[in-house]
Amino acid sequence: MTLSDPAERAGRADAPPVISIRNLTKTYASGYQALHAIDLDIRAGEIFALLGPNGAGKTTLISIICGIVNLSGGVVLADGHDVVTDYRAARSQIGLVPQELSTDAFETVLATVTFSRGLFGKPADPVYIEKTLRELSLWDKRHSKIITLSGGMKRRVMIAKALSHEPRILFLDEPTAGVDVELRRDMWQMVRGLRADGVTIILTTHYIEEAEEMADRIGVISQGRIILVEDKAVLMNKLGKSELLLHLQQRLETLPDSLSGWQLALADDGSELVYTYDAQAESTGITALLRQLDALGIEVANLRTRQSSLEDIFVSLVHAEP
Ligand SMILES: Nc1ncnc2c1ncn2[C@@H]1O[C@H](COP(=O)(O)OP(=O)(O)OP(=O)(O)O)[C@@H](O)[C@H]1O
Repeated sequence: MTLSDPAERAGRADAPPVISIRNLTKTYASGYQALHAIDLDIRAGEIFALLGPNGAGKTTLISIICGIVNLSGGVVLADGHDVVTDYRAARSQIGLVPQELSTDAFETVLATVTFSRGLFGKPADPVYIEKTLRELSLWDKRHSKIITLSGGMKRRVMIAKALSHEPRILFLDEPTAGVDVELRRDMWQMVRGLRADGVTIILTTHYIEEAEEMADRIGVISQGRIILVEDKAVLMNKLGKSELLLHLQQRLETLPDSLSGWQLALADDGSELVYTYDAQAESTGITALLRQLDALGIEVANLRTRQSSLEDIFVSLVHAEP
């Protein structure tokens, strides 16, 4: 593989954007402005997680890119095609797995997925459809009517439909809402497999764990504005705090004044000292702190460290919004 190979560059900063959004605004007929001047590039081959509280504008944004909702201002290109003026070409590159399961309950799995492909004007390709159904563990169910499938299987059918026309970009709107842990893990596995095939994946999720597990990059949307876009690893390094939790032999009523220079807080009714430090720093100060506590006669029964999760980071970001 050479460096100029698109697969090699997949998801990297120098990969060309597969979706490019400039100054996008949306005001609904009600007068409500759901999106404010959104600028966002999605890189080819990445898994991008869009996080945001209820009503932040995630579905509106996805629906505009997929051509389901009209934009009010700005430009959106999907694989270089303008989603308004070149709708068909743009849409042919996009697969959408919506939040709601909507499909013909009395059709068979195979017929539904084959029909979906036809809707995009693509010639029949039974080999591709079989491969897709096999990858989604649906091949054995291909002759089953959708109504007879479990919720998890129905969700897989929605994904197979979205992939039926071989899109380069797949949107998953809350892909694992309401599914059990096992299926969630299966779906994560499957999404990773799709990325390995070169599909760019954009998912919205309420499960921070899902973004933490899956995403290459994370975008946070709040009140119709993108407030942050960052590589997941960078985000967790930059904003993630490390804490040292010191369980004390004896409760402390208050912190001694001589400790005021440390980032310390008392917790658990005074029986725990929490020291927040920068894990990236050359010196965390832990040794010096322990020495000082010892000198003050404050005995530590045991200690453990804790790394703040993406969830902590997300909550603090969204709460910091006016
Ligand atoms: N057709 C509509 N007319 C008027 N307002 C709308 C319409 N659709 C959505 N909105 C409003 O736009 C805002 C963004 O909604 P959207 O569904 O995009 O949010 P979301 O981030 O996807 O939320 P959730 O996580 O709950 O799905 C909300 O305040 C919503 O009430």
